Order: sequence, then C-alpha cells, then structure tokens
Amino acid sequence: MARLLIAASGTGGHVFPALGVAEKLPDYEIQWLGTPNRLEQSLIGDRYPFHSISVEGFQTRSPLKKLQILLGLVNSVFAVKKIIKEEKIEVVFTTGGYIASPAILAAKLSGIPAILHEANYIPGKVTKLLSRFCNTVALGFEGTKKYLPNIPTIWVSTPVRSQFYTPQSLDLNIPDNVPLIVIIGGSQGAVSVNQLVRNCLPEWLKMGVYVVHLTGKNDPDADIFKHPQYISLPFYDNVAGLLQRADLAVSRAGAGTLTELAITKTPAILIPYPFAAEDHQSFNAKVFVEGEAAYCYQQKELTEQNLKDLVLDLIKNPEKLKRMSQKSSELAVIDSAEQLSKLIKDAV
Ligand SMILES: CC(=O)N[C@H]1[C@@H](OP(=O)(O)OP(=O)(O)OC[C@H]2O[C@@H](n3ccc(=O)[nH]c3=O)[C@H](O)[C@@H]2O)O[C@H](CO)[C@@H](O)[C@@H]1O
Repeated sequence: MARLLIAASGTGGHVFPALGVAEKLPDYEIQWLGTPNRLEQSLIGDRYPFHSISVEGFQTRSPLKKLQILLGLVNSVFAVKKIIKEEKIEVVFTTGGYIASPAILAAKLSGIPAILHEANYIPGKVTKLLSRFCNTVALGFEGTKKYLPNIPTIWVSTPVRSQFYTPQSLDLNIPDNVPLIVIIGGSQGAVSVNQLVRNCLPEWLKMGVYVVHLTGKNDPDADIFKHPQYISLPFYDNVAGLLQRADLAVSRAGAGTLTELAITKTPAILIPYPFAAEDHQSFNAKVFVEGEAAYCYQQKELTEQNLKDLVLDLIKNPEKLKRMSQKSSELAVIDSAEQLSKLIKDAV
C-alpha cells in the first residue's frame, strides 16, 4: 500500500477538498498533517493518523516577528521531513495555505513528489512561491494558469466530498413543496451577511419560503430571529443534502462552496468576502456570473432593499431559477477528485 501525507488545514475550503480526494484513495495509507486546534482536528477525527505542527503566515511588519516566523518555518520543515522519513511517506498532497509551505519544502528535501491543489482563481502566496517545487499544480479554475507561468498545471476544478454525488436526505423538517433558500457564509460563517439577511427575512418568509441559515460559530446574534419557517444552525454537516434541496443560495464566494453549488446545480446570489487575499473571492465569483449561474454583489454596494427584492424576484420566477440551475451544472466537473487521485497515483 502506497503511503500518502495530506497537508490540509484551517478552513473547510482547504480541508473538505482534501477529504474528497482521500475518499478516492481507499488503497492508500493516508496520514494527515494539520495544525493544533483548527477545524481539521474535529473533521478528521480518528479517520486518519494526525500529525500536528505549528505554522504562521508572514503578514507582520515587525522584522523580529518575521525572523521568528521564518525560524518556525525551518523547524516545521524539519518536523515534516522527520514524519516523511519515519512514516515512509511516498507522496505529499496539499490544498495550499500556510501548512503547504513546510509540506512542499519537506517533500522536496526528502526527494518525494508533491502535488498541490489551488482552489482559488487568484493563487495564494504559497502557491505562487512554492509551485516550482511541486510535480504538478492542479487548478480549481481554468483561468488560473496565466498566474503560474512555467509551472506544470492541470485544470481539475475543486474536489468535493462524495455525499454531493448521491441524493442525501434532510433531517430539518422542511415540507417538500415549499421554496428553500440557504444562506451560507463559508466554513466560518459571515457575520455581516448574516445581519443583512436577518433584516430581509420577514418579507421572504411572508412569501411562504423556508430559510436555512448557516451562521458560523462566531455570530453573537445567531439566535435572535425566531420563526417556524426559519432554521438557524452554526454549522451543518449535511450541506450536500441542503444544497440538493435548495432553490436558491445566498453565499460567500469561497472556491469550495462554489464548486458544491455547481455540483448540486444551485442558483446563487454571491457576496464575496471583501477582505480575502487579493480579493480572490470576487474573481471566483466572476466565473459563476459569466457562466450565468449566479448574481454577484460586493458587500459594500448591496443594500438590504436590493437583496430583499432580488431574492423575491427570483423566487417568483421559477423559470429564471431553472435556467440558472442549468447554467450552474454546466460549470461542474464531476470527476475532480478522481483526476486528483490519479495524479497522486501517477506521481508515486
Ligand atoms: C475568508 C477566506 O479567505 N476564505 C477562504 C476559505 O474559505 P472557506 O473555508 O470559508 O470556504 P469555502 O467556501 O471554499 O468552503 C466552505 C466549506 O465548508 C462547508 N461547510 C460550510 C458551512 C457549514 O455549516 N458546513 C459545511 O460543511 C461547505 O460545504 C464547504 O465545503 O478557503 C477557500 C478555498 O481556498 C477560499 O476560496 C476562501 O476565500
């Protein structure tokens, strides 16, 4: 059995695509590299042996702090190199972010292949800097290639968990024949979107729609609004079932969620996270707007009235939603996880 180290950490957008790939490699002995107290620890649970290292980004102005972070990175590289040696790892797969730096550098120093998946349209800093040390960089968006000249890239879209491919039942007590709107702010929720949505709810609910609102765990007002047609959850494991049932999503534009919207053919109103690095969520969203699968509004320009009206207009026009749904499905790549698992196998 070949031995694979997966380095994926921090947010659902990094961990879930890696899980989607892991599910396609039942004949591999997989170990996970993550950081302490982040999402991956609870998500991975005891599914895979878990190695934890500390990593930090370089976004500080203090030269002393930068030096400390650099020393920390050097330590992490050697810690991962030790794991690779002791566990006889043959290939490293990473979905980018801070954890990818020590993973890619340690793979290079150990003489084993590294495969990197970059989910966002604008590649992150680590991808730009360290792609040259990877055997292949797999891309979530076709247009990203132009940002990585001279790097062997292949467009595979972004993998999703296997439950997105089979019908999932919902345990949320929503009648069959009512329109359902899902609000999803990425894996951590989006407090400003939550606030905007709560102000729109009374009018939407009056129309008979149901709303499932995934608020994230950090919204102090998450429990304020109560209504029999409104379900608010800090985090929900069955996003697959929810999007399969939804008529419309109001969402941030993280690459993972966008891919899931396409796979489940869900029309969407996108509100990119304004502080994402290099505004990458707006670029992700643009692909869905140009594909006529979604509307996109910048948070600063979207008023309560606009959002209220747009949702009501779409809910009253099932034909419009149906067309967006069709267009959304045209953006889906259904064998992304298989393609990535094959790249990993070929590298070994
Ligand atoms: C603020 C920020 O920089 N976020 C980035 C982060 O986002 P983040 O992790 O928020 O983003 P994504 O939208 O890519 O993925 C969220 C994932 O969490 C899952 N989910 C969400 C809520 C819930 O209750 N249950 C659940 O399972 C979704 O189904 C999805 O699989 O990584 C993405 C992929 O690199 C980037 O595109 C995003 O820009």
